Order: sequence, then C-alpha cells, then structure tokens
Amino acid sequence: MTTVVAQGTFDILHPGHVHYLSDAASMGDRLHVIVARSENVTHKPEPILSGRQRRAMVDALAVVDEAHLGHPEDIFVPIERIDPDVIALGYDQHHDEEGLQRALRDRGIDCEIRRATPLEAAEDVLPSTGRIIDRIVDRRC
Ligand SMILES: Cc1cc2nc3c(=O)[nH]c(=O)nc-3n(C[C@H](O)[C@H](O)[C@H](O)COP(=O)(O)O)c2cc1C
Ligand SMILES: Nc1ncnc2c1ncn2[C@@H]1O[C@H](COP(=O)(O)OP(=O)(O)OP(=O)(O)O)[C@@H](O)[C@H]1O
Repeated sequence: MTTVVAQGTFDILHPGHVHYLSDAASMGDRLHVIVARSENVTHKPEPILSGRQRRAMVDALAVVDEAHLGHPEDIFVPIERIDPDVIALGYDQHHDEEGLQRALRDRGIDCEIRRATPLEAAEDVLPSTGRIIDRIVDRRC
C-alpha cells in the first residue's frame, strides 16, 4: 500500500487543483491531502474560504481518501502521523526539495519527493485561484 501526501491552500477549487490531486493519487494507492492553515498562507493574499471550508471541499473529491487541516506551527506533525511513501509537490510550488528531504530524513521519515505535472489549460478560464478572482473582479465589479 503506497501512501501519497499532497498539500496546498485549495482556496476556491478549480480544474488545476483536480488535476494536481488526480496526478498525486496516481502515484500510489491512498491519497492524503494537507490543507494549509489560513495563518500560514503568507506568500499571497489571505484565502477567501476558511481552513475548515477548504478542507471539506477537498475531502469531497473522489480522488482524495482523507483531507486534513494542517498543523498551525509544525508542518512535520501531520507528515509524521500519516507516514507517507511519497510527497507530491505541485508543479509550481517553491519548496526547497533538498531541504525538505533532509528534514524528513532527520525525523526518520523515509519518503520520496515527486513533482506533479501542470494542467495544460486549453479553455478560457485560467486555472489559478488568483487569476479566477482577478477575472471575477474584472467582469463583475
Ligand atoms: C510536506 C508539507 C507539509 C505541509 N504541512 C502543512 C501543515 O501542516 N500546515 C500548514 O499550514 N501548511 C503546511 N504546508 C504548507 C502549505 O500546504 C503550502 O505549501 C503553502 O501554503 C503553499 O501553498 P500553495 O501551493 O497553495 O501556494 C506543508 C507543506 C509541505 C511541503
Ligand atoms: N493549473 C494547475 N495545474 C496543475 N496544478 C495546479 C494548477 N493550479 C494549481 N495547482 C496545484 O494545486 C496546488 C494548490 O494550489 P493553490 O491552492 O496554490 O492554487 P492556485 O490556483 O495555484 O492559487 P493562487 O493562484 O492563489 O496561487 C498546488 O500544488 C498547485 O501546484
């Protein structure tokens, strides 16, 4: 049984999220998703939906076995509990893969880090929460 972990903000679900989570699910047998706490999303505007709402939306997807609201302080607490075989990073996530691998090893977690692929977007709705919000503001305000 290969356990995979995916993680992210997942504010206002869109096809890019479904693509990432489907890709992550295809890397193993069970997919756990860690949903970032709003207070830890510091590299972009605060999420519109609460952490509980974002977790519930992700948990409702067929490809997801379990969605968890992330730990407020230590990102390795849920990882230690889930004990994954694979961590699937999003195609555009700027995590330091070597640093992450070292930190996992220091904690005795034997886990492979893999990258998911981007969704090839052909339609006119751009699959990014930020771009969707910009378009809503543009068209409706
Ligand atoms: C392995 C891993 C575990 C994470 N666990 C948590 C966590 O427990 N709590 C949390 O608030 N953020 C956690 N994060 C951070 C966020 O999920 C995410 O990386 C960050 O907010 C960037 O999200 P974005 O790709 O949606 O922009 C974790 C990140 C990684 C790489
Ligand atoms: N178009 C896409 N193709 C593949 N993966 C995607 C796509 N959009 C988002 N993801 C992945 O989904 C995960 C969570 O993404 P996130 O919640 O940051 O959404 P986002 O739409 O990229 O948000 P924002 O526009 O606010 O940066 C990340 O790992 C990201 O790589």
